[in-house]
Amino acid sequence: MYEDDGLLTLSSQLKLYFMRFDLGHVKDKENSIIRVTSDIGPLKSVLIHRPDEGIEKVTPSRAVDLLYEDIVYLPKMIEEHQVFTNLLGHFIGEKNVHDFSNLLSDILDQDAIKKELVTIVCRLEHCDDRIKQFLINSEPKVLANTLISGVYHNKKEISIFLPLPNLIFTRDLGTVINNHLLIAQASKRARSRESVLSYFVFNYHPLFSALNKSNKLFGISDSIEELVENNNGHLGVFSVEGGDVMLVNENHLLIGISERTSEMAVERIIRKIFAHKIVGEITVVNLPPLRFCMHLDTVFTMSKRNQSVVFAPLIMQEGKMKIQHYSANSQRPLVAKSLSSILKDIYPDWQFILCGEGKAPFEEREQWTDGCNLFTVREGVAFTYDRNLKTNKALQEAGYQIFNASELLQELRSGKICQEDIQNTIINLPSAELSRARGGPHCMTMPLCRG
Ligand SMILES: NC(=[NH2+])NCCC[C@H](N)C(=O)O
Repeated sequence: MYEDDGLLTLSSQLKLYFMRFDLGHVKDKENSIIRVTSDIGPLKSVLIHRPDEGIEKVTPSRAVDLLYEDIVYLPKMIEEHQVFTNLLGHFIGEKNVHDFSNLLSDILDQDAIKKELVTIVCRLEHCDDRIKQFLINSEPKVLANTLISGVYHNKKEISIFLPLPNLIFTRDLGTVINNHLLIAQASKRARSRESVLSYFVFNYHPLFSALNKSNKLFGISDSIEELVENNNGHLGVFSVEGGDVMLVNENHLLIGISERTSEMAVERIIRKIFAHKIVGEITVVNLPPLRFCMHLDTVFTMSKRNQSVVFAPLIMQEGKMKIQHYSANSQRPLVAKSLSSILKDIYPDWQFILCGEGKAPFEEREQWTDGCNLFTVREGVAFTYDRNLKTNKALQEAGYQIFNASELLQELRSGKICQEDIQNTIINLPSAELSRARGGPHCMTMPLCRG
């Protein structure tokens, strides 16, 4: 039924260079297992990004363009994020919590990649040759920091680009769907450079080399040139962000058409997914193109195979959003009344926990501060924000014990609790500053492997 578009192809010249270089200190990461079969399977490795100094460059007048609601107190945000990553380290081992900036600096060790990446970023950001040369001559770590924070540090500090304050939301960079990786393409100018950087990391970092060798990386663009072309002048026409792509189980994918993910992109993605038999069932959810629900994961995430936390006005009510269900072996999509009815078809006992207990004004307030945005480390063990009191109460009523993240960290450190014994638990992260960036625990993580 669908033409085979072929998956993303590498520039053969670069691939050659890549093969010839010694991968040195990152050799151990080569051919790592990248495989995710659902949004709740036991986490084995994850991509995150610690808040960086670029976040301090967000000013009130620029905040909206940079997709922030407010300016943020960075030291506190770093502290909150650190509690999260420390706990992730306890669950899966520190070496399996990968920071994007380290992966970027690893690939910049290769001169050919560095040159190509800087050339493309300079084209995107309209930099002159002098700056381009200056960047090419800088050290990989310094360059990675500049490409992310926008600031070059040596003896003095020079601002070269706008910052990428949303890179902490690594979820949006891509989605591992079974043994394939869908590379995202951001819809907003503030995140375009993120798409270029992550394209390079996924294509050239040894961590992803097994996927690359077996041609299992794909995106809506078939080359970096097309991706840049889409970023320059066609923003949002062809775009997909990872927060809109969610694997319910090995065979069933949810995709949101939203403020960030376009209908044209989704059509292309469905074609590619079915052509390559990545999953057999895809449900497309048409979200209103509004800021409060910019991605599907702002109104729906899973905590167990048959349980989710939802923003009821969109997920539970019939006829609120257009829902189309595609099967690999049928010509036309079926139309469903609601997302909840589709989920009940999978598990009739699907349980919906309501954000803000489904009560005004809390459900609207807590949805805004990512009450629906849980990150599950294994079935029934998930991170939430501490500030969403009513949602936490609803989770408690559903049978969860609630833990304060910093206290749990201490108990794990002292050996009083062993992570393997943690079951049916919600871990409340400190969130005063993190939530101002308008993303929660789900947004701050891109799972690379779930068992
Ligand atoms: N998957 C998500 N919900 N990501 C949240 C991203 C928030 C970020 N400030 C943005 O607007 O892009």
